[in-house]
Amino acid sequence: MVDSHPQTKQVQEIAADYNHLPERYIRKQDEEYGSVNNAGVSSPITDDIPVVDVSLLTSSLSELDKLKSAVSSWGCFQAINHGIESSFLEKVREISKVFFGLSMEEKKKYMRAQNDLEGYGNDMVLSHNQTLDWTDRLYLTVLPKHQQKLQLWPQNPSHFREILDEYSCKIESINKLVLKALARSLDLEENCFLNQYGTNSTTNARFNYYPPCQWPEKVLGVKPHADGSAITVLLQDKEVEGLQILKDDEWVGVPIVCDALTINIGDQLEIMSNGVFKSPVHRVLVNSENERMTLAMFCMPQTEKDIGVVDELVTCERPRLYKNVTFTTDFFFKNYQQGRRAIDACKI
Ligand SMILES: O=C(O)CCC(=O)C(=O)O
Ligand SMILES: [Fe+2]
Repeated sequence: MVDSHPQTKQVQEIAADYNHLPERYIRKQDEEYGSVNNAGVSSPITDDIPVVDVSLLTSSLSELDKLKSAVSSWGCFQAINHGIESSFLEKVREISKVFFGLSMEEKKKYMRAQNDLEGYGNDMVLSHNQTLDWTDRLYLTVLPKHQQKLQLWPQNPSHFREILDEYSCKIESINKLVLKALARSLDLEENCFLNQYGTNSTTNARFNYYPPCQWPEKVLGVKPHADGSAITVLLQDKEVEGLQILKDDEWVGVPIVCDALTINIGDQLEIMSNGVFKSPVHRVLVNSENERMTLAMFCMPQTEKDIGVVDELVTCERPRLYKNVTFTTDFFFKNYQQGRRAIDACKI
């Protein structure tokens, strides 16, 4: 991965002191998806995204069915009763808020290296004409523990590491529970997806910070993309909306559901499920008044080994749609920064 055009300023700095919007952040029409009528700064927030009670997935067939239909049509659902206390979610939001609220000098101690994704910083620049996302991030590998780069983990607030470690364990349990339920929902052996994770599965945390922008219609918090994970567990901002999902060629806003985690399928599970589960294209809008903070946890198989379609899901009516592939972060981001979907490169 080559970051030959590093950005010297963080979006937070640009947002705090600007008279004009730097060209690099202005959206380009050819990078848009969906119908053009719907390309604006807001979209209807839908109540249709299914709300799934995770605590019922082992006992209720109708809840399991709801999960299956949610991820087969929307590629996402709002998970409630997931086992993480509301007070703990609050602590997770708090460490993010404190970190992004630190002085720039303090935050830059955790700056990512020019050619590395991990650490604090803004969009990785891979080409001259790449449109930049209106967001600063703190991106950290949280699992497996021996791959943590602790020098990039903030020491302020002092309990940042402890909270993030605890949150990662809880997310890991939700990941296992959901992947088992998804397998059962297709009448498959419950470990068939998890087995592909291998012994060294990875979870990455991405703290997203979207400063307000005076020209919200001209920029995107995150360009349209699908995630490279197996599943992504998103802790949304408590008050500020912005996430949209592309459904039937229209952008629809994802609502904030109190204490829910928004879970979406990523490309790797779309591949493993032979396209039965959908990895949805999504994007983030920003607004002129409020900052927005979210935390995405990307749960995925180890990257040293191929993943592929579960054999039982290949039938005469549904031939194998994807090649086996080693889905590395490099592979994913190269496609992303060129406005392409990584999964398209995996199609047979
Ligand atoms: O901040 C959000 O609402 C979504 C972020 C996202 O899609 C991502 O980090 O991949
Ligand atoms: Fe995403």
